[in-house]
Amino acid sequence: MLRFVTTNAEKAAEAQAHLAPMAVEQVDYDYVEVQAAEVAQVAARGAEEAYEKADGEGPVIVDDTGFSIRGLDGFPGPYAAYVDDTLGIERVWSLASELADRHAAFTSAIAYADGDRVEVFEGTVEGQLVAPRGEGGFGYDPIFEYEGRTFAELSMDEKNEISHRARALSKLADWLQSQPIS
Ligand SMILES: O=P(O)(O)OP(=O)(O)OP(=O)(O)OC[C@H]1O[C@@H](n2cnc3c(O)ncnc32)[C@H](O)[C@@H]1O
Repeated sequence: MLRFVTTNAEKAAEAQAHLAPMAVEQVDYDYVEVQAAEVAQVAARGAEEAYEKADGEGPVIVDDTGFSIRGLDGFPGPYAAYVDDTLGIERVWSLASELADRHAAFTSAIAYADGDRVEVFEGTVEGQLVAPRGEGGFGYDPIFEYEGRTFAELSMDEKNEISHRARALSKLADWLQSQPIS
């Protein structure tokens, strides 16, 4: 069983679907997100704090996700949550709609901590910004188009075949399998 420390139930649901039959339990705790240029650094520090908070109950993972718009020099990057909360994705789209280059990318950094070590696994997916479409997903999904459909137009299983988070989770799963059983 893996404890996923996140305030975001959708992230935990995606991880549960992707890692099944391994059980994933959401621990709803808001660790401090340090200011850093890379999501990997944010996730690594967050996992250390989350592990301590969980008080030795076993390994934890955290996921920090960034969203980078190439025509805006990578904005909002690791500040994606702040920009979503303040501007909102409709206004992010308004900014992006003025751009010639609408390339965008999600990057998830998943950090694992077990008290002895912290390991970070990253996944990225590239696409295009579009006007919001679709009812599924969360966050930036309605304005992120991949091969003709926005992430909000995909089922969770379809998103889990290609997403940044799924790519990071696959690396985590491979690494967990390679570990000696303690
Ligand atoms: O930090 P925790 O508690 O895990 O939850 P959060 O939702 O604040 O997580 P992040 O800081 O990693 O999220 C950054 C922003 O990116 C959004 N986001 C994260 N993963 C996403 C995904 O798969 N699709 C679309 N938007 C996503 C999310 O809604 C936030 O606005």
